[in-house]
Amino acid sequence: MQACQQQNLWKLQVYQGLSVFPVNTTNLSKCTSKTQQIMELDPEFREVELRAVPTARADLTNRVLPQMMLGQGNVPGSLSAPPPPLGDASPATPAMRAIERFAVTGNAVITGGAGDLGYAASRALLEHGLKGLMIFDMNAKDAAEKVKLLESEFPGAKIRFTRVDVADAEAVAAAVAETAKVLGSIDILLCFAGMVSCQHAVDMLPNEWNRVMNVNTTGGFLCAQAVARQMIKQDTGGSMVFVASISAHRVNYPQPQVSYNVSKSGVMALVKSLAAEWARHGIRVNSISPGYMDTILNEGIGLDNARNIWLSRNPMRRMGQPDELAGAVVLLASRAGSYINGADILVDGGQTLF
Ligand SMILES: NC(=O)c1ccc[n+]([C@@H]2O[C@H](COP(=O)([O-])OP(=O)(O)OC[C@H]3O[C@@H](n4cnc5c(N)ncnc54)[C@H](O)[C@@H]3O)[C@@H](O)[C@H]2O)c1
Ligand SMILES: OC[C@@H](O)C(O)[C@H](O)CO
Repeated sequence: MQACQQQNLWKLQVYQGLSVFPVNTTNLSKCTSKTQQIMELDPEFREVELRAVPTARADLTNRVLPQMMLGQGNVPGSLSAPPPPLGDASPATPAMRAIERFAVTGNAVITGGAGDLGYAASRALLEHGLKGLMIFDMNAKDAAEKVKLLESEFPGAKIRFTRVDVADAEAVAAAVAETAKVLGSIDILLCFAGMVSCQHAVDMLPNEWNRVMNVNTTGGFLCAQAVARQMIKQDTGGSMVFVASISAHRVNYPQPQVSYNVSKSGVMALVKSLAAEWARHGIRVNSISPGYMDTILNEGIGLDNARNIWLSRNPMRRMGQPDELAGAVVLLASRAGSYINGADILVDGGQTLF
């Protein structure tokens, strides 16, 4: 770390053969934390950016802002993996083009794949050609059952499960590395793992608030970061789909659920930020916002009153079925979505119209 030996120096650094952006090395104490930050990164990761970590308010004015890099629009397939858009010179018949447009290629990680919506999305990707699937979930029992069902329906695909808490950064990194080894590559990430919390805001305890944020928002980020590093290493690009919610768009009624609403709004902001940063790697990042779906999250007689209120405000007067998210998932994971980046698709039967 040459930079640590000089004061107030901006220069391009090379760390173990990796290209590193210019860094402000204002003083030695800051260099220590920078060094640690670098050492913790995956040594195979190709680009690392050193950030000045201000230790005092006055240091804020010594920063140089890191700058985002955008894609190269002239590169075929830029912003569009996987796979690249159908060119003019492809396939023979209209029927083949229709199939190719929505074909899903490669392998996927689906977090929360043991759950109702994650399972329906897993099936949809496999129906459209997915070769390998790794489910990340905490619920080993349900996951084992779902893997068995999927294996019997899709005997040609490699389908596996890893028990992992998406809020645990180390576990996520290890699970992603293992997945890349087992499946050979990771081309698609669906982040469905999530939890609800219906609570009056005045009663919310800090640890309950933190758990919802950690699972729904931070967990999604940790999975996306680990998978993006893998996709960048592969140099294949990829598609990431997060599950946000109607709760990211407006406040639900009648149930109070402030932590959930904030966590899902965070997911939408996360998606836009990652879509902007990672397009240059051919990674598209989008979200789907389901309305009230017929899953375990909305079951039970204690929810009868709420369900009636939800239905009274829904133009279609019904809940969504888990498979009704499939179209949006396949669209975003296939070449049909090759120019969709940083978007959110509402799938709510019109719930948010009123
Ligand atoms: N059901 C709805 O009406 C609805 C509406 C909008 C958004 N969503 C969102 O869709 C996603 C899936 O919901 P669902 O209805 O299928 O619920 P679900 O409970 O059936 O599925 C959630 C899955 O996530 C897993 N999970 C929870 N915490 C985890 C963790 N820390 N690490 C790994 N896995 C974890 C659970 O074990 C479960 O299998 C959630 O993010 C939810 O917030 C659901
Ligand atoms: O149980 C309530 C939740 O399902 C939530 O309101 C729903 O996920 C809509 O975002």
